Amino acid sequence: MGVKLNIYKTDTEVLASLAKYFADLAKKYIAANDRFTVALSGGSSPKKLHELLASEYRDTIDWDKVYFFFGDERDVPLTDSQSNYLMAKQTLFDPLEIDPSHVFAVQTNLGAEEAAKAYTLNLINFFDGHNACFDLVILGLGDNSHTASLFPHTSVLTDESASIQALYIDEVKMNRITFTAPLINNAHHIAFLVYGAGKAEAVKHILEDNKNIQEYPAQLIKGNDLQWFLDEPAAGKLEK
Ligand SMILES: O=C(O)[C@H](O)[C@@H](O)[C@H](O)[C@H](O)COP(=O)(O)O
Repeated sequence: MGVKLNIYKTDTEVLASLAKYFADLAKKYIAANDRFTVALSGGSSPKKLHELLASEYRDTIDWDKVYFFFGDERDVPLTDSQSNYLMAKQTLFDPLEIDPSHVFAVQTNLGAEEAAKAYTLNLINFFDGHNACFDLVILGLGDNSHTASLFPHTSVLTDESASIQALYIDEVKMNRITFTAPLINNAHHIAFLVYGAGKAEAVKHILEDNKNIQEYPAQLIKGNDLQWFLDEPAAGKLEK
C-alpha cells in the first residue's frame, strides 16, 4: 500500500478521523491478537488526540489490552514538563486509568545511553526476541521536517538498524532517545498527525520535494500502510 492523505478543513476533523482510525485498528488487533501495540508521538499535537480518545472512546476500546510505547523521548525526568511520557500520562493514561505495566516509558533516570539500551531490551522482551513490529506508530512533524527525534543532519538518519538510539541534538540543545526510521517503518500502520499552517512547508518537503533525507528526515518514513492526517492549512502548499 502507498501513502494515503486524509485532508480535512479543520484540526477538529483531523483529530476525529485519527481517533476513529486508532479505535478501528485497536479493535482489529485486539480481536486478532488480544492486544494492540502503539508507539505514541511527543510534542503538542497529540494532546488533543489523547483527550479525544480518553473521552469519546473511553467505553468503546478495550483499553486493558492496549500497550503504549514512545517513538521518542527527551532526556529529562519523567516528571519534567518537557517529558513526552508526562504529557501522555496527563492526557491519556491517567484519565483512562491505564495499568502502568502496560506503559513502557523511556527510563531517562538511567541517562540517555543506558535508557536507550534498556528500552531496546524492553522491546526484545515484549516482542519475544523478534524485531519489534508495532501495530501503530503515531508521528508528528516538526516545521524543520523532523519526526520523532530524527532531526536534520544527525547521525541517526543513516542508522539502518531497527533500534532505539540516544544522541545529542544541537538544534534543541538536549539529548534525545529515538526510534530509528527502520524501527518505525517495521510497523503495520504509521500515522502522521500534522495540523496548522506552520507545518505546510515541511509537509510539502516530505511529500513532494526531491529526496533529501538530511534536510527532510521525515522522508525516511515508509510503510505498508502510511497515512497522513492533515488539515487544509498544513496541506496548503501541496500541488492541488
Ligand atoms: O518529542 C517530540 O517533540 C516529538 O516526538 C516531535 O517529533 C514532534 O512530533 C514534533 O516536534 C512536532 O511537535 P508539535 O506537535 O509540538 O508541533
